[in-house]
Amino acid sequence: MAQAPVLKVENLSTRFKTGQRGKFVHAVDDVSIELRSGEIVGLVGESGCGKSTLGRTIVGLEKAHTGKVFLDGVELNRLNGREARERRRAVQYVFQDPYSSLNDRQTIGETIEEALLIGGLRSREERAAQITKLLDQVGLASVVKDRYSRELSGGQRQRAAIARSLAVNPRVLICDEPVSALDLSIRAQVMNLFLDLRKELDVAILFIAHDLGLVRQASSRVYVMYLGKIVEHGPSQELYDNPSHPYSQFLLSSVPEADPTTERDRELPMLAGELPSPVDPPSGCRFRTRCPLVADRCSLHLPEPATVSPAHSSACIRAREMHAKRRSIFVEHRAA
Ligand SMILES: Nc1ncnc2c1ncn2[C@@H]1O[C@H](COP(=O)(O)OP(=O)(O)OP(=O)(O)O)[C@@H](O)[C@H]1O
Repeated sequence: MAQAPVLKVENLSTRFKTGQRGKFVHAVDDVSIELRSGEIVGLVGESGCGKSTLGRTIVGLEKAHTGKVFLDGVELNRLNGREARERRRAVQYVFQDPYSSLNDRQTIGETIEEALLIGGLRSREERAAQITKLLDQVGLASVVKDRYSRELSGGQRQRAAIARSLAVNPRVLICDEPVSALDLSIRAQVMNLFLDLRKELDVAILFIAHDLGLVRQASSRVYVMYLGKIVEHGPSQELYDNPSHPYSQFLLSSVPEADPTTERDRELPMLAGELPSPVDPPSGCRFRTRCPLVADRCSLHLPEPATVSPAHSSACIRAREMHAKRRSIFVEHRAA
């Protein structure tokens, strides 16, 4: 039997007020995703598509307009007060900029200790031992506990922020571009840390990134987001080898080939135009205003993700038609 998801997000929408009455920024629109223990799942899409808002809504930093978030089958939005705080603590957010989660007036040790106290660890000795263990777990020497975050390198700061998140025994980590601000040489190390943590702690990780390249090696599955919607979802390898949605194809076209001998249509067209406003998103398929395959019916139908192959779904009706012919949709398009 398939493992039950530790985190289940059902038809979640988050919107923000604009200056105009009755107008909203539809940042996340009817999104459903699932994460299982011990898996890293990528969430990719260009800037402004709603990735952070989705992550922030899952942890309760933004209020959902509609939809449900379940942790181990318990609906978080229904809980109040202490129970809600305790449950929500099991879902931790790792920010791109670790300054956001590290208080510069506290040493790293004090910051982690505070989290341990919130988690209910009363004994001072146990807290001290746990701080050393957590620092070790993220690859930091125990002397770091007496340092302030400004005294650490970017990579060390991110490791310290991760140690703080781990202090409350999370079941899920929402990692929002956690390595984007780091030097290239440090990125791989921190990515490896996430891989180790996933295995050691059996934690589920939602890995938010601009591009598919970063999540390629680490994640087992990927969700592709465009203008508030999930447009394609599937196992990483399958999605890389056989992206169905034209937007995923575009994103993939900017990813360097891991294996240069792999054949892929490299002459993909540039993406035309700018990301439309999430205040008045296009009707039907949201990508249609920039899509090289657009047809009249794309403005009429709001495509539901449909199966491309087991566990792989795409919300593009045109790509699905062409996919049936097992040819690259862009090759088809150019030939037309
Ligand atoms: N507090 C807010 N008030 C109004 N609009 C907001 C707010 N937060 C985000 N938005 C808007 O919601 C949309 C989605 O933003 P979000 O930050 O979630 O995108 P993103 O994909 O995470 O982008 P990035 O990769 O640049 O972080 C954007 O149009 C953004 O301007």
